[in-house]
Amino acid sequence: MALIRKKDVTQWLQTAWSTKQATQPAHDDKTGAQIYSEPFQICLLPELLTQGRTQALVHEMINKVHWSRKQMDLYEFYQSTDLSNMAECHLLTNFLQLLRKQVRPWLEEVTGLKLDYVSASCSMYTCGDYLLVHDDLLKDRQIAFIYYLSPWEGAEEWNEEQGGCLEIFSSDEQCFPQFPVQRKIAPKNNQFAFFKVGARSFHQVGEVTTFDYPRLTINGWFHGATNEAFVADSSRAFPRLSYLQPDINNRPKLGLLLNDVYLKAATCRSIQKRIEENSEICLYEFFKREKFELARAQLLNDETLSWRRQGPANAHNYEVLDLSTAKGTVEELLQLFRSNAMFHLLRDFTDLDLYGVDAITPTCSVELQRWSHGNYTVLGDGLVSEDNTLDLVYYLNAAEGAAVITYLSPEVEQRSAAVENGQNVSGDAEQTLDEEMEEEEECHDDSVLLTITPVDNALNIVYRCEGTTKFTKYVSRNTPLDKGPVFVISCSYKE
Ligand SMILES: O=C(O)CCC(=O)C(=O)O
Ligand SMILES: [Fe+2]
Repeated sequence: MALIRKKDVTQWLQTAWSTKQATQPAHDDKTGAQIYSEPFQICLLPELLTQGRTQALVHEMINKVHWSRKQMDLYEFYQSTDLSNMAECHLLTNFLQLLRKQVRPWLEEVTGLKLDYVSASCSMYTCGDYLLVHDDLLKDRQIAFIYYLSPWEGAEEWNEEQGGCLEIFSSDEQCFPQFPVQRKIAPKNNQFAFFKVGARSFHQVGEVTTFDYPRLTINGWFHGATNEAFVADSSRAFPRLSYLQPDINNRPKLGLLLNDVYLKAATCRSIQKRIEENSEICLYEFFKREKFELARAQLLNDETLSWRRQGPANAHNYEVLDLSTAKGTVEELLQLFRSNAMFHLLRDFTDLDLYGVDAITPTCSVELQRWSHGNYTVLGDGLVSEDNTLDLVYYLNAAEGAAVITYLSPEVEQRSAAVENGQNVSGDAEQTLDEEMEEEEECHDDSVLLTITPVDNALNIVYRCEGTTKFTKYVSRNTPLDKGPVFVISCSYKE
């Protein structure tokens, strides 16, 4: 606590915080305190507690804190309850008192903001864990803070190979975060970081890539008046897919591309029945094997194909093919998905008005995606279907656990509902659940409608109702991609 008690440091920070300098960080030589001003203001204070106190705190975190696994589109890590709810953890309770009694008034002085109360919890990220791009904007959050704990010898400050940096994004005119990451702040023992929450405070926790240590923090927010940016934020929307009419000029011969079995009338009837009952089906070996192999080889080897990263960073991170550079078998397959023949076939598979006299304005969107480590999509308006849609998902060079798609039902508050996803698979844990937890489990089971497992040359067909949402899970570095990236042809059709 020595640092924030020093009057001259406080004054220096106050001045540095209120004067927005150019890109150079302001740095106090005596204390090592720093303020970055770009892309948004962040302050780093080294040595918050007196030497040697962090070990005991970490000991308490590891031995006494009850951790729950948080797992959703946006994150995967362990979190504790709020520090105000930890009577048995004396050091953490003391830490909360320090935040309330000393840090809060001090931050008011430094930032000039009125801060009423603090909420804080402990977080633990183990190898493969992450927290994707977000802005922290919620109601009355004014200042976000993170206190880093890493008291292990030789690991007091993490290096690039260990991952787990706090990564900072800049944003465009419409306040959408942009790739690439602008600044990385590595975990450093006993360092306290804070920033003002606003419409541009985009940040993430990069995937932890070391098995040696967990990334431990005490983090949370100082709350005050309702954040003005939060009010404005509600009108901000994600970009949406663009839909096109079927391409009538292009007449692919289905018989040359598709596995013959899918063209038989009897097969079409069973597919239709199955989709009617289950809203989904997976058609294995959809294209002729040689077509699939040709397309896969081309996707892996053809350097004239042009890929671009699809942002904004708070919505998705994967590459899409510039369709104008497609040729050969890849082009053939892509053209097929937009062709009248495909609309016709899908009508036969589903009985939807995608073809024929009752089809007034059938449309589709087609995208060829390339998935590698670190790629993801998150839930958001852009992925909520406004109308009923028929989705097709076709994998090439599939790998277990990469580009897995989850569909969620519309009714429940999505993020909190599926937070416990994947929890309590072991029977032991199940038995110790209290009733309240069981209710949460049920809620989660209800909200996950379907998970698509990647299989080579399989065409997944999903009929989704209005309001249904989906995301493609973050591909962690623990997912083996020895055979190269995974390719996904993702299409949506509307009547
Ligand atoms: O741990 C960090 O560095 C940031 C955590 C964070 O952004 C959050 O919990 O909202
Ligand atoms: Fe955050």
